[in-house]
Amino acid sequence: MTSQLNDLLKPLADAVKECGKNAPWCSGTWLVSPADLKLYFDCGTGTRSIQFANPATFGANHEDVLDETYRKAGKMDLEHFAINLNPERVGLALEVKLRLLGLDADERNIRLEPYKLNVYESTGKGSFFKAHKDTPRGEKMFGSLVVVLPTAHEGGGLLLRHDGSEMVFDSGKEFAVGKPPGAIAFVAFYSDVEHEVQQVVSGHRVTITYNLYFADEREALVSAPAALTPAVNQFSVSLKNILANPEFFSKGGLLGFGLKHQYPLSSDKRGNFDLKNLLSCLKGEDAVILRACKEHGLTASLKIIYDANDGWLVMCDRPVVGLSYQVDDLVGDLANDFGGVCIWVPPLDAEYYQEQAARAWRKTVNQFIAYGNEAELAYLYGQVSLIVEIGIPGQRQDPSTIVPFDVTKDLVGAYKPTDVPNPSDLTADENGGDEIEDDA
Ligand SMILES: O=C(O)CCC(=O)C(=O)O
Ligand SMILES: [Fe+2]
Repeated sequence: MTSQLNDLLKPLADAVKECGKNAPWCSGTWLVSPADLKLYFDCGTGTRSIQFANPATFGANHEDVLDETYRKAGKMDLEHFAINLNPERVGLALEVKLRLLGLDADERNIRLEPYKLNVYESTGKGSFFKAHKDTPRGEKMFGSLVVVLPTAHEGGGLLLRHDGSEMVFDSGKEFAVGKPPGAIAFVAFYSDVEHEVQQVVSGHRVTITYNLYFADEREALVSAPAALTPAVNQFSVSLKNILANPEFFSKGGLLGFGLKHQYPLSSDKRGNFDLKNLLSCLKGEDAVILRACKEHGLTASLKIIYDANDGWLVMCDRPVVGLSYQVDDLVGDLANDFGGVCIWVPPLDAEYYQEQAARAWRKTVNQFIAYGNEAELAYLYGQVSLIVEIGIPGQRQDPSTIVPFDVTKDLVGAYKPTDVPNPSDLTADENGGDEIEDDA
């Protein structure tokens, strides 16, 4: 990126960083009625129940019940248990929405689905849950809520990690400080947060996990307006300023923001992926950027940026599937068969490229195909970018004149024409320029 453009983009990049300070998790304790803490569960041929009211008394009264029921299993699926607790009714769902989505909570409705009951005990080696990420059940699932029921325990801290930061929530300590009967502990986090449960060294740790989904208006159970945070405002104002600057993209161009979160993506029956659906599922600062762009009338879409090796970057509208053969010219194939547009040519290669000189890329492209079979859910890693069009929508830029940016590493980059485009390269796209014209 040129330094002048860098200078122009700096406030925007700073504002994005500010938005990113919102943690991808939240935790605390929540007071509910002791009646909410009655748990029913299948046991042999019948159903039994436990009242979780007071952490201190739980172990003594119920150890045997838990032992015989859970010692082997450690977890129970939804069809085998039920609890009176309703996170929506007691306000916990709203709390989680406001604190986790924070930046754009007011625009979102969420839905919770109970998922699993986990029991960790201290006998033997002590139970734990090794580091993992929860498998998203569909594109709308954005996170998990763990409710820790009030039972005395030591150890069993829930360790969370994301993007270099880490935190531990020690529910045992929370209960040890004498919470009133009916206090539960909770932790909620985005699906791309890695988490693990440390070994329980005394007592029992009992949790119920919930899947968190973005919901549309009709299914919404939780919704409330929240004030815009300063970070969100800062980004929107920086964007407005940069757009008002006549030196910025006077001939139009594209801005790219590398996504900060991972998202599950499902394919249709034919194995094709559509990035469009993901736009409504963005989280955290990704969602803030999209929202600000819309506010300022910009067209934004998700593109996937392939590092076609040797530093060539090719931008495609959709993940490329079905390329499992050896190709000679990956950049060419991406451009010709998948509508890819080359957005960065390494300086050493630029000369050849301009002369249309063929360069052989003999690469096995399997490694670029992160996505498998029909209906398979896969995570996208940092390669997907939110691309925002400035100026003429759908305008095809001359790839040899672009200003480079590295969307796979930098959060903000720019794709900028330095010449007046050739009219024959312009695409008439009245729908906001989601398409990028194929190389003819
Ligand atoms: O019990 C917990 O704290 C976490 C459980 C968990 O991570 C899971 O069930 O996937
Ligand atoms: Fe988990």
